[in-house]
Amino acid sequence: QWTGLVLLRCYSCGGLAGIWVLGVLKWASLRGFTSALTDGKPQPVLSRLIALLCLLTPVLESGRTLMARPSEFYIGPSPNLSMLPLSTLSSSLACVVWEKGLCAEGKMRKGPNKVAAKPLLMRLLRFFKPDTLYLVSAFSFLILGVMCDTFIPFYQGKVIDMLREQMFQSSFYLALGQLTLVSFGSAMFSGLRGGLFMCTLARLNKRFKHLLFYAFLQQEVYFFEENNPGHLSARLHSDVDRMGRTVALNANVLVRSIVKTFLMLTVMLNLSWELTLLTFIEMPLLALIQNKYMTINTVLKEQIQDCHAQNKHLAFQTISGIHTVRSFKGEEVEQRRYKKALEELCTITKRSRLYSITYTFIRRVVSLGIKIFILIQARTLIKSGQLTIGSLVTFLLYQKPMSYNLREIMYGYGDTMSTVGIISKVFSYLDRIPKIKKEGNLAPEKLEGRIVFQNVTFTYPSASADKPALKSVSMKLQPGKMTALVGPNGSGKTSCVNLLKRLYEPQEGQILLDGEPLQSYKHKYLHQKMASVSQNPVLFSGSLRYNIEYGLRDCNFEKVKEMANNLNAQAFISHLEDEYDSDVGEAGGKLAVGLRQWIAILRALARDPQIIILDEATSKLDITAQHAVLPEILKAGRTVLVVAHQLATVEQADHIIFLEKGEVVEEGTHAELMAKEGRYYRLKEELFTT
Ligand SMILES: Nc1ncnc2c1ncn2[C@@H]1O[C@H](COP(=O)(O)OP(=O)(O)OP(=O)(O)O)[C@@H](O)[C@H]1O
Repeated sequence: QWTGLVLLRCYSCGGLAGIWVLGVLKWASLRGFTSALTDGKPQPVLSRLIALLCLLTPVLESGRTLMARPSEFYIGPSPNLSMLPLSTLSSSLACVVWEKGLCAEGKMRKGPNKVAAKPLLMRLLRFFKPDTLYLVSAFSFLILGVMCDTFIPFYQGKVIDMLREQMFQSSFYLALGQLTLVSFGSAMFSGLRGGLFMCTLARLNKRFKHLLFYAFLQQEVYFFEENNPGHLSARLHSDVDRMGRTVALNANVLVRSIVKTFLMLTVMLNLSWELTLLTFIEMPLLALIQNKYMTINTVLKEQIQDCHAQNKHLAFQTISGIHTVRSFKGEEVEQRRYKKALEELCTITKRSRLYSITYTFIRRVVSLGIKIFILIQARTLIKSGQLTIGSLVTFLLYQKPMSYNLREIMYGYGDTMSTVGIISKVFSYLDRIPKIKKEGNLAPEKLEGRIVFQNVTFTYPSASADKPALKSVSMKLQPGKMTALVGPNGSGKTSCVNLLKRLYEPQEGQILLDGEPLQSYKHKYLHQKMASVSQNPVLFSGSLRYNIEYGLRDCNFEKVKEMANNLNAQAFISHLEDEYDSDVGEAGGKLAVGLRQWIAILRALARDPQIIILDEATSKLDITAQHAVLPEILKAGRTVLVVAHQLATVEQADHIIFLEKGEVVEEGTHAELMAKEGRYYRLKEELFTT
């Protein structure tokens, strides 16, 4: 209607007010019409389109009236035929961009991810609290830097105009001085801002990694069986780094870009509102493309991250097990496996790059198209004297960073959203409550070491419920006595030890220590009073001394040396170049397996425990050494539990418990069991290596 009236040159239509009245009337009639057609329930998308179609023109004309310079005389809406298709086209385009691109994406992402994003990000921001001072300073420098940045093109344009207009020298030098000052300010404040942000980030990463590492260490053993070490290590390092970097840098970029956009917009609108409007056409188009790209990129990024973690795990597994790999000639298989994993990573990375190239290409074409429109429009404005060449140069100097700013804002938002998955994963580890009963408060000064298993039934968390490792096991371990657990492979010996060490919890029954349930004792106390040595003890790289003293605050090393003498280990240790200060190598690799067992036994005895668990701990020692070890261990009325595979060890035990398929089948001394001629007697040849 409006276009019709204007085209008919009907100036008496009421000017701006008339256009608004016509717009509203048109909107009301179309609304009524669509309502009638859809039984009073028009689709929201239709309502939005009608509003846009009818009200775009009045809004545009109001904007033009407001933006008109006081010097210009606004003659009201100018009759222009191109307005008719242009108005319909731009309304429809805006509607499509909004409904199909931005809004649709929003709806799509309004799943659990989007709903959870805000509280997650807020929680992460709260972790920055100790760095408030750093952040306030960084953001202050950021705003100062941005202000200086914004005025650089303005003064550049001013200087260019003065070059042409042969102005007074003093004004020229003043403008030049101002340009130097803002350039200097921009460089200085940007440097300070960057440095402070990096400092804050490093501090946050340190705190976060420490917390996450602590959370990992609190988890029960099953957690580490469920999550492979490569993944956990990747979460601890790359994910925490990425999380902090994304949020901190994007917050920095977002604030910088928003402040800059606001300041630039003011200057640009002042220079030419027509050209500014053209610049803004670029934004929804770029937002649409960017949104599509970010959705695809988020998925690909996650896949790449997982592939990296898997490759790391594969390489680590092969390198750390190189002895096995070499002895089974597994190099080729491992190489093939690693190559396959690398190829998978390469394929995903290639796909990601392809999307990136396409996205960059489309983005550049759109930007170029808009630039051409700007130049065409600028030519008309310069011809009509509404714009100077200096102003055009200034505008163009602003236009590029302006598009860049808008892109940065959208990218920062998208990138932060794509990290939400990682943030939630890291927080889920931090919040995970270990599935192990809470420790108790008991820490009696004197512990006898009486252990009773009462109808203990236990199934490993990863095993199915109908395959228990222990079925109603009841047994007693006495202080001052050595009890040996004997049985075929998979009969449940190690499972008994694992429960005693509280690595797992039984589902039924309980384990009593001096009449009290095991979980009522303090965790630290329990592991001071109970030491275990396994067949292949894990040593940490460092010296012998470091390994023996591991976890002890006040270790009497003279006593350790005396024990080493009693155990006949001193002779072995004296052979080493630096004796107790010799390096044991990665995982004790520089030591013979027998010597590793010596060190592990010394490490256990240095704690002066009341209960000792030996899981074939002396298997690599010679017979004389084995005979020296057991009396030393049994000293001070200790309770000793041995998982035995050697006849020599079993013969020294005071009591033997024979397990089969998770059940106690027979018990007694070696002589008693032999005399009984039961399962133990019949399986003796298979059970023991002599
Ligand atoms: N981490 C685990 N997850 C699931 N099942 C397990 C796990 N460890 C052991 N099992 C199962 O529990 C049962 C008992 O195993 P356990 O290691 O206690 O036997 P064992 O008598 O010590 O055997 P071996 O003499 O070979 O060391 C077996 O069936 C075994 O497969």
